[in-house]
Amino acid sequence: MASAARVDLDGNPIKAMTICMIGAGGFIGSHLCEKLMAETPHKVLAVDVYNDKIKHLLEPASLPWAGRIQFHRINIKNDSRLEGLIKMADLTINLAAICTPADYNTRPLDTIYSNFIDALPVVKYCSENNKRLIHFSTCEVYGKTIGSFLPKDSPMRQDPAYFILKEDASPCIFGSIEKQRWSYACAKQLIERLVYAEGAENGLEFTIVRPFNWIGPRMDFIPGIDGPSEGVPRVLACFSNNLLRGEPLKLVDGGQSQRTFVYIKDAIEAVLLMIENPARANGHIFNVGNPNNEVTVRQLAEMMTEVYSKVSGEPALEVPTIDISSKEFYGEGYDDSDKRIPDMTIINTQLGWNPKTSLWDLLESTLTYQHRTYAEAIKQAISKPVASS
Ligand SMILES: NC(=O)c1ccc[n+]([C@@H]2O[C@H](COP(=O)([O-])OP(=O)(O)OC[C@H]3O[C@@H](n4cnc5c(N)ncnc54)[C@H](O)[C@@H]3O)[C@@H](O)[C@H]2O)c1
Ligand SMILES: O=c1ccn([C@@H]2O[C@H](COP(=O)(O)OP(=O)(O)O[C@H]3OC[C@@H](O)[C@H](O)[C@H]3O)[C@@H](O)[C@H]2O)c(=O)[nH]1
Repeated sequence: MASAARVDLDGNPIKAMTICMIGAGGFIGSHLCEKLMAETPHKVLAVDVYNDKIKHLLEPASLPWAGRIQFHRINIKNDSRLEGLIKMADLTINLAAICTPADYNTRPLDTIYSNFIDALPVVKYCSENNKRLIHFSTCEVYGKTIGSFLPKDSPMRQDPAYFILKEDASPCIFGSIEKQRWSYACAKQLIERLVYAEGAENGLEFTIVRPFNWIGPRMDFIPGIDGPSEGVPRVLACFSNNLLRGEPLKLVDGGQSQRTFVYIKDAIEAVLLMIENPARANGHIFNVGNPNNEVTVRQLAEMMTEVYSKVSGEPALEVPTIDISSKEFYGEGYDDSDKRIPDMTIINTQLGWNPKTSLWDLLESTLTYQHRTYAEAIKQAISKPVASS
């Protein structure tokens, strides 16, 4: 519960604030709302087009935080109420975005509009009304590593200087324009540059967050259960869906790409530190990830198979994975980040934050949640007789 004696990293008392959270009904937003309700006295004006993932925080009215969270069903593309909410708040957090890779090359216009054009008024209202902004960008702004352009057998590939991603030093390296996968990264990069320029020229107080594959409960959807049957969510939900249905996990282009995964609950701690320590967070871009949790996608699939078997009590499949080409899985124009290891110096120095949870542990709690939430519904969906034509 909220305690009166909460202090920031410099020992100053933290004043209760009002936060306008755009995209509050999504994966990250739902965890952030939960944390703010359970552990702080802050108020949240939760803006989204959906609220299924935060319903448990909105009802019933007897919840201990009732009155501190208000849901506003608003599409920020076209709703004049947005500026009023930003004006009412001390801080705006913008999470709204199309952020599933399957959309980047197949719906590039929607992706660019969502990540750049729709975010413009948010930046403008914050700047004009002297309101602080925490904007969610992505680790995808780094694109590919410098090392990926070196010959395969070059010893320099082992040198961290060629692959560690550093906020104030690494370049942003994307593929050609036909590789529409980069529509998202490019739109996010441009909105970062705009936010940064508003800070430099007009004094906007901002923080930019670059999440490195945050995963956990409530991420995306399970196709055919709480999302479209043909939909393609991010890898955690794709692999969860395969495991729940007892089918092999699909490895795009052999599953050679590498990722670092961080537990959503660790990452939310970092965001709370940014919210409550403006003097340390303003003007900074922060990588938020777990450099110790690096795996290839193939290793992730193998680990998830093992963990799922443990938490569900079901035997692992004899052939747990199959290879699929990116063209077949995502369509024309897909490309990939080869490797993503965050440099942690800036977040460490400014906020003293470090991730705690190992990949095994975070998969264990997440797959326990997936099994409890979906296994029965999947069983019913599979056993339903197909309608005769
Ligand atoms: N989860 C990650 O690992 C990760 C990694 C990198 C970047 N990010 C960034 O973090 C942010 C949040 O990601 P997430 O994983 O919670 O995604 P999410 O899709 O679960 O959440 C985004 C939310 O924004 C809402 N939204 C989108 N467009 C809107 C609009 N026009 N008006 C109102 N609401 C709208 C959606 O309904 C959704 O609830 C995004 O900006 C994303 O690019 C996330
Ligand atoms: O079923 C699948 C799904 C995905 N994959 C692969 O798994 C890797 C990770 O895929 P994800 O769906 O998590 O997406 P990515 O890590 O590429 O990008 C994500 O990270 C940064 C965020 O901004 C976005 O949420 C998203 O762009 C990719 O190499 C992808 O090709 C599979 O091999 N099989």
